[in-house]
This record gives sequence, C-alpha cells and structure tokens, in this order.
Amino acid sequence: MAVDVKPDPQSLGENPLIEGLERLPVPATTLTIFGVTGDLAHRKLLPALYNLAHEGALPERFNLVGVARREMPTDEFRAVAKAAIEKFSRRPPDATVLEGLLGRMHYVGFSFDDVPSYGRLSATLDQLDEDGGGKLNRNYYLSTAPEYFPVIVGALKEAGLNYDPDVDIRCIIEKPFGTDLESALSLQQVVDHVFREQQVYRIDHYLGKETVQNVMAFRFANFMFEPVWNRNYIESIQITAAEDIGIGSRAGYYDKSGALRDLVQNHMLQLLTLVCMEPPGTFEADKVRDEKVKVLQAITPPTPEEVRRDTVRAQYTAGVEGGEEVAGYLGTDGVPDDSRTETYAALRLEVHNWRWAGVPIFLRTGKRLARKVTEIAVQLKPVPHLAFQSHGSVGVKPNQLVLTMQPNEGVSLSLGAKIPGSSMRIRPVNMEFNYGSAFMSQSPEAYERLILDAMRGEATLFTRSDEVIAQWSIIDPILKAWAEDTEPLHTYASGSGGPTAADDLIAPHRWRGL
Ligand SMILES: NC(=O)C1=CN([C@@H]2O[C@H](COP(=O)(O)OP(=O)(O)OC[C@H]3O[C@@H](n4cnc5c(N)ncnc54)[C@H](OP(=O)(O)O)[C@@H]3O)[C@@H](O)[C@H]2O)C=CC1
Ligand SMILES: O=C1O[C@H](COP(=O)(O)O)[C@@H](O)[C@H](O)[C@H]1O
Repeated sequence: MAVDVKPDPQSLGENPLIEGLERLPVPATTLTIFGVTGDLAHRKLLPALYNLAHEGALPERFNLVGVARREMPTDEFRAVAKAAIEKFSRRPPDATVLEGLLGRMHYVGFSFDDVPSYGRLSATLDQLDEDGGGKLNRNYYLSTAPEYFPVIVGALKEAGLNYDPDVDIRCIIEKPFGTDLESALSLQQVVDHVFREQQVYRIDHYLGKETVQNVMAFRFANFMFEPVWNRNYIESIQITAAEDIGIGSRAGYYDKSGALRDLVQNHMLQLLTLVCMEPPGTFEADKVRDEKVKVLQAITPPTPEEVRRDTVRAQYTAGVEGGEEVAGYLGTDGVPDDSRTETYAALRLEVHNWRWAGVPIFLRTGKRLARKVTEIAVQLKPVPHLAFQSHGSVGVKPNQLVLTMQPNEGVSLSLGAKIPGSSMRIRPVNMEFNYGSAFMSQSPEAYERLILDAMRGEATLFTRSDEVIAQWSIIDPILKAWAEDTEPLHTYASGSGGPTAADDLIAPHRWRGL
C-alpha cells in the first residue's frame, strides 16, 4: 500500500529536499527507531518524518517500526505519534498526509537487552517486506541513551539483522558517540564487529542545518573569499554556540555530560572543520570527510599546561532570563548540590597546518546566556596602511565576516564606508545576506535532511569513525584536566554574556556581544 502523501505545491521547485530527491531517489525503506517514545523522537524525529511525507519526499514503500520498553498496541502508538507530530511539526499537519503516514507506523515493545525479543522485531520487518511485495532496505535509528548503543548493535547481530545481501542495512547512531576517547574507541570496536563503516551514520544534527551546509557553499562556490581564507589575511576566528535555555529536565544526562561533551566535542568542532578544511575534490562523503579529518588531526591535543592557559569552564548561577528570575544550575531539579559540571566552556585552539598556523580559533558555548546565537565570526587583519588617516578616518575597523547559523540565518560582512560629507571619514557598515528574504522559504529541520540522506545512503553529513575519534582526542585531555578539579570552575549569572574569565582568555581580542 502506498503512503497517501501529497507534495506541497507551494514548496515544489524551491525546496532543497525535493531538488535533492530528483537527483538521488530514496529507496523503499523500513525505518526502525529504537527509543521511539523518547524526547528526541517526539520533538524531532516523528515531526521530521511527517514533514518529509508532506513534501512527498518519503519513498512510496515506507514503514516506520517503533521500539521502546513499554508494551502498547500499534493503535496506541499511532495515537502517541499523532500527538507528537501535532505538537511539534514545523507546519500544521494535513489530516490526509498524517493519516497516511500513521497507517505506515508499527510498534514492537521490548527491553533493548532482551535479545530473544529481537526475533519479534525481525518477524515484523519480514512481514512488512511480504506485505509490500519484496524486501525493503532497513535503517535502524538508535535514539536511546548511549549505554544502549552497544547493547542494541550487538543484539542486531545476534538476531541476524545486521546484514542481508539483497538490500541495504544501515545503522544511524545518535550522539554522544562515547563519553571520552576510551569509551568511543570501545564503542567503535563493537560497531566494527557488526557493521561495515559504510553502513554506519553517526548523527551530528548541526550538519543537517541548512546554514551549516552553507558554510561549505559560501567557501567553495565563491571564488572571491578563497585568496584571503588563510593566515595571511585572517587574524582570528570566533565560534559561538550560545543558548538562553537552561538544562530543562535533562539533569540526569547533562550533569554527567557538561558543555564540553555536549556541544564542543561534536557540533562546535564540526563547525571548525567546515571553516578550516581544504576544498574537497568532489562533494562525495569520503572526500569531504577526508578533508575534515585532516583539520582535526592538525589540532594538537592540549597539554595540561595548555589546558590551564587556553580553556575556561564555568557554571551559571541565578539571574534573570527573558525578564524572569531563574534559579542557578545548582538549584535545578536533579542536579546534585555539589555538582562541578560546567555549563559553559571556552577554549582557544589552533590548526597547525600551512593555511592556519598562528591563527587563534576561539570557541565558546554555554547554557542560560543572554541570547541564543550560533555563529562563526572571521576577523580579517587590518589594512597595512591608511592613506587618509589625517582626514579623521578613525572609524576604520578590520573587516569581519559573520556566518550566522541561528537564529537570524545569514551572512554579514562589515566594510569600511565613507560617511557622506566633505571629509574622508569612514565608519563600518554591514553588507547582509539573509536566508529568509533571499529564498522566501522555510528551511527544513536538520533531522528531515539527515533521515532522508541516511535512507538514500548519502553519508556526507554524518560523522565518520576517524572523525569522531579525532574529536575525542582533542577534547579528552581537557576532560581529564577538568576532572582533576584543580582548575577553577568560574560562575556567571543567568542571562549574562558569560564569565569574565572568558574575556581574559580571549584578550587582547574580544568576544562578540551576546
Ligand atoms: N532529547 C534531545 O534533545 C536530544 C537527544 N539526543 C540523543 O538522543 C538519544 C535519545 O535521547 P532522548 O530521546 O532524550 O532519551 P529519552 O530518555 O527521552 O528516551 C529514551 C527512550 O529509550 C527507551 N528505553 C529506555 N530504556 C529502555 C530499555 N531498557 N529497553 C527499551 N527501551 C528503553 C524509552 O522507552 P520507554 O519510554 O518505554 O521507557 C524511550 O523511548 C540520546 O542518545 C541523546 O543523547 C541528541 C540530541 C538532543
Ligand atoms: O545536541 C544538543 O544540541 C542542543 C542545541 O541544538 P540546537 O539545534 O537547538 O542549536 C543543545 O540544547 C543540547 O544540550 C545538545 O545536547
């Protein structure tokens, strides 16, 4: 039976997913989501599937099988999925499309460590193949707590679900892939035992964001920036991933993680690789990822002395956010009173290669900061000589290029311009490109793009094993040094721009205002 989905006529021809679909077909697939009753599935994965259905991007033969611990009949699961989609979809659901999609959803309840129960999953998948008149590709999406990743991967092998010569079997793994270098290596060993690397799709949802992909488009589709994209012209780079929200109800996860593991090890290092990588020969997955890995491997893991000098960690205290008084991290439900977990991290890194040697790259991220913003600011060097200095052109500032991922998606270039009038007075003005007004369409959610790419076998926007290991190699010495707790854990008020110690870290440069 085909899914009754109608493409949105308004989005046809404009939508990058539809254009992508024309290039690479999406094969008939059964997607199994482990952890389908969880937070991520509800807020992101199920709504993403709905939006793909709405755009006509799902294959005609598509099924979703949800797996979680609780027992419930498929009808009840469909009602749960419907409620999640109605609540979190980026567009109001169309009843016909939604019913069509729900009709393709099935549920199998068992505990992930109950290996014999994978037989029930296997039987469900076989039945769906039979109902559809032939075998479908199988994608397993591990949207579970990370301790279950090796458990599920191992059980898939025991149940013989990891390989079929007739169809493609893929395993999509959520973050975090390990909690430090050692655990990432040991998870990789388990995965290697069960799947070939080409079958594995490690999620870093930032790579699914349109604006993050635009970093590559911007660099590699515009000739004018390449000549200056190096240590001769670029003075420093600042990457910010600031959030205004606290940790919500995720204390159990977050207190064991902290900002360094939660955002720096993955999303921020990915942004750094996109800014610093060499142009790949083609946009094939391995060509792109080869270049990204080279960048990561050119960052020397910091020594204890460098950790002391080049990193800052901090925790938020009570303050005012969005006009309301909010509690500090230590006053949050589920956070131990004596927690030393950082909710803010700032660091200085350097890519030791011909292009970037000597250019400081500053990273900062934190919860409960003044506002949400994710951006990369590239600071160019000042002009070598100002001919009209005697005319009072004191307002001349070096050019700065800011790529904003969210919330105001776009690119801004600051230029010196003459103030109208008789004297040669200069002040900075901004040349802006804004996604919303340039394309007049809503960007798809990151998970829409990533789910579709995984089904197509397109791995460019997923993290390869050597990439994730290289990321942990950079972060691991910092984790170890911070775990010794000899470095100060600074504080910052909720709603502020972060700890003053981070200003000292970046001096004589300055963080962009939040
Ligand atoms: N939530 C988020 O915003 C983000 C999450 N992630 C990652 O996504 C993954 C999932 O996170 P999240 O959805 O928040 O997690 P949740 O804790 O909300 O959900 C966990 C899911 O796993 C199921 N489950 C737990 N234990 C078992 C078990 N023993 N056997 C079978 N099912 C079990 C639960 O089923 P039941 O309800 O029946 O107990 C539930 O469906 C994690 O790796 C997380 O790091 C990544 C980015 C953001
Ligand atoms: O992976 C994570 O990302 C979110 C931030 O994602 P965004 O798309 O809203 O920028 C972060 O809040 C969360 O702690 C982290 O686990």
